[in-house]
Amino acid sequence: MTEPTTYAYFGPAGTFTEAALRSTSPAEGSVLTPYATVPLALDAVRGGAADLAMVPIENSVEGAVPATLDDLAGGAPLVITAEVLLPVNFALLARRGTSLDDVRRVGTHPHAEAQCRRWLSQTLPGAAYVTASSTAAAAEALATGTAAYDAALSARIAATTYGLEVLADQVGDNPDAVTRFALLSRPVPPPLPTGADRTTLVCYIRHDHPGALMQILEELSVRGVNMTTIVSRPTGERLGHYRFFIDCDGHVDDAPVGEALMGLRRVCAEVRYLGSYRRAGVAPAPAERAQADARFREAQAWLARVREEGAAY
Ligand SMILES: O=C(O)C(=O)C[C@]1(C(=O)O)C=C[C@@H](O)C=C1
Repeated sequence: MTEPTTYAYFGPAGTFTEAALRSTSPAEGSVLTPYATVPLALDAVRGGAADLAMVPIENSVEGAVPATLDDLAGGAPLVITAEVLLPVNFALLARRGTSLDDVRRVGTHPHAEAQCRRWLSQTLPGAAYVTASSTAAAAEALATGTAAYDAALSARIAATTYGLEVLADQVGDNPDAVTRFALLSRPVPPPLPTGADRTTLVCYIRHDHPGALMQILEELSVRGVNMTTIVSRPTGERLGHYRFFIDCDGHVDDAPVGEALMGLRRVCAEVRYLGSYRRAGVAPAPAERAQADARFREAQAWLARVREEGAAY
């Protein structure tokens, strides 16, 4: 009998991250363990306490989740094996008996505050914002009486989890906000290509020089690889030292992506491969993938003939 899968997730119970993990329908018997921070959830996988970890990576309104990117760039390598897109809707929660007029301070995760800023300034103009480690941690602290605020911006489900009341629902400024979550494992071969895949990389150029970023982009563009995201983050070593997080369409087994990776390995001091995995919400286009791959294979065969026979047409 196979062991049940153990999952770490950015918690506590009631985070959007937990909802993202549950949306993947973990098999019966799976163990889901919350961790207070993203690095702790990822370290659980690195150290073997969990097989997989679900963490937020990017939000459609507030952008990248720095805690996730910075952790993935260092430490023992992990790879993304799947991504999940989850619509994020926020509710303002409070202890029973609290009314909107009583709310002076609101606690939540910084990404959540950024997504509800307009609503907050219009509905609770005088209210101060207090940072919490996650939306659910804000709700939990209210329930346990340890919060330095009167209300929490959380997922609605956290009201049930922590026995709180919903003071206002659907308070996000953008009703279509979506967060992208990544499921990470210790390095394993990627899932098979589907024709709708994404590859994630971290590139680092040690010596800044004119055109350094252009060199990275060229490796992708000359091979027709579509970059979908680029985020720069300081390495923390010195002012002006940055690494680039890049998402591109395609799979490491696709010839264009594979060749681009080799090119990047030549021009960058370091390249960390963070996985190839099926893109969420995109229909596979195996025909297009096969066409691009065929052009590369044909060019490879042509070069082999040039080398072997001295001529090829
Ligand atoms: O605090 C949570 O509930 C999370 O899962 C984290 C997080 C994030 O890091 O962006 C996830 C989705 C929302 O955009 C707000 C917060």
